[in-house]
Amino acid sequence: MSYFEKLDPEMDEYLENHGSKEPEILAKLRKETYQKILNPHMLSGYQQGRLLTILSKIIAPKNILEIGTFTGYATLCLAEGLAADGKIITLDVNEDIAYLPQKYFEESSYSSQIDFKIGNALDFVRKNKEIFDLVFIDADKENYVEYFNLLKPNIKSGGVLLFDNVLWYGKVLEENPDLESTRNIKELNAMIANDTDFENVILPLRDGLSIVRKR
Ligand SMILES: C[S@@+](CC[C@H](N)C(=O)[O-])C[C@H]1O[C@@H](n2cnc3c(N)ncnc32)[C@H](O)[C@@H]1O
Repeated sequence: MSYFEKLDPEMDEYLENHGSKEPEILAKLRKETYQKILNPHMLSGYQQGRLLTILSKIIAPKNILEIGTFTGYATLCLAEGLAADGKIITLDVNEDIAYLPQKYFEESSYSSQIDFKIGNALDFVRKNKEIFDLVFIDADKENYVEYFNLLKPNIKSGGVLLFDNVLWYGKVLEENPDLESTRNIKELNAMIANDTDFENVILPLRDGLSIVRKR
């Protein structure tokens, strides 16, 4: 859900009408997600999706990693920017809904470039030796710090990490948070801001998107 969708639906509509059109396949996928899947708002949606596409097109990555496929909306947005010989690995632990992204990946023009793996992303990242030029992390918030620490050496210089939900619905302002997820996101945000190997900015888009570039 976009920030303005709740705050000012009219402005939200204006934003959607004055940005590039969402490809038809994504509109279809968004609709089917809202019809059939629990917690459909987890999907990136129009604004964040178009931002992911533009960033991906600027970077023109050869190797993308996405942690948290859900129904594949962001995967297809990121895939739009892939280099001709590029690929995207996308991981999700939930096999019950895997049929849906699978169907849309096959229908898309990126089917041969998408490697959809079912399983725990932490296990994958712990064993991974590949170098990525773009990583989108949008899954278990309790493990964001571990994802960052594990992936740091596997990001190309000039490569970009994107962390979603880094404002955690405002909970990052709590001084002594009860939730482990809040504590982890707060630790991550502080770590990134103080890490001289990276530069970053947090966009207040939806629930906060941290754009983190390796120097
Ligand atoms: C917010 S949704 C992802 C939304 C998607 N990136 C998009 O923009 O449309 C989070 C997903 O992360 C998955 N997930 C949570 N913990 C995970 C883990 N440890 N490994 C892999 N996937 C995980 C959940 O099953 C869920 O589908």
